[in-house]
Amino acid sequence: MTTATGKTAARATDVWKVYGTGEAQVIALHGVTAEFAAGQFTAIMGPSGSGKSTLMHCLAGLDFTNRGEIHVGDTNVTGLSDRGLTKLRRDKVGFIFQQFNLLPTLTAEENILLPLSIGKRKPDRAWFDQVIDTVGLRDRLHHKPTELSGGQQQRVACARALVQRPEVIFADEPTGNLDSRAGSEVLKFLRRSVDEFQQTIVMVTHDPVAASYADRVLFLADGQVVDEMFDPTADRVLDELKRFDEVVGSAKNEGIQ
Ligand SMILES: Nc1ncnc2c1ncn2[C@@H]1O[C@H](COP(=O)(O)OP(=O)(O)OP(=O)(O)O)[C@@H](O)[C@H]1O
Repeated sequence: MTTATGKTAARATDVWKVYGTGEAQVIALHGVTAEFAAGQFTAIMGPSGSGKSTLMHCLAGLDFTNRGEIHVGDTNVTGLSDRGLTKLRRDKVGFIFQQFNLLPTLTAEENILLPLSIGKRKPDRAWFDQVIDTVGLRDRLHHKPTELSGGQQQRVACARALVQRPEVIFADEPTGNLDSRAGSEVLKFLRRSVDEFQQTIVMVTHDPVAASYADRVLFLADGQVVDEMFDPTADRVLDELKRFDEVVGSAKNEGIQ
């Protein structure tokens, strides 16, 4: 995989994930193998129920796999104890969720510094300042989440993820709750953090425009990686998604006949 560093920030090797048993059993991931190069921005796309969130949760150590291996940097996530997983989530990965997930009683600054305080790590003030200026939050640092717009709250969540310099930032529909202007601000910030700070980002999205900010799009269908696209544009991503719909549609029709 081509990157400035040539390193892999995260990888899934033949990962299987099964939910439930018997008739209720769902195979959410069918032997997924995927690499996420360091310093690259990858979008994961695919139809609803194709396993995007499951893959991301397994990669981030938020969910267990049934088979296969996950690595984040040099760490084999699959072999970690609960304590090891907590440490991984605290020290090596950053999260951005659709619902922002900020603590309402804390100010923007306190929210941003929370992962560092939990890990008893001192903030690098110069880096903190750089992150704050990049997301444009300098005059909002002492506001509580309820005093901020959705876009500003999501920028706080982005800064919180970035300030700890994680190996990978996982973003689950980060623009899903934002209007297009606030969404594009967040996406531009994510793009800058890759271009200027060599951050690795893995983002699940349904939105072809959001995916066009990535370097690569990984397409999932029925729990499997079915395609990838480099240097995506929104139009090319949309065409690819339409093609999937046609393939899935005709497969279903054949099943009926
Ligand atoms: N906790 C769970 N228990 C049982 N089944 C689950 C659970 N989580 C996910 N699934 C099932 O696993 C499959 C993959 O779900 P997943 O949420 O990963 O898909 P997705 O591509 O992220 O979907 P969406 O785009 O709708 O968010 C789906 O069939 C889903 O119903």
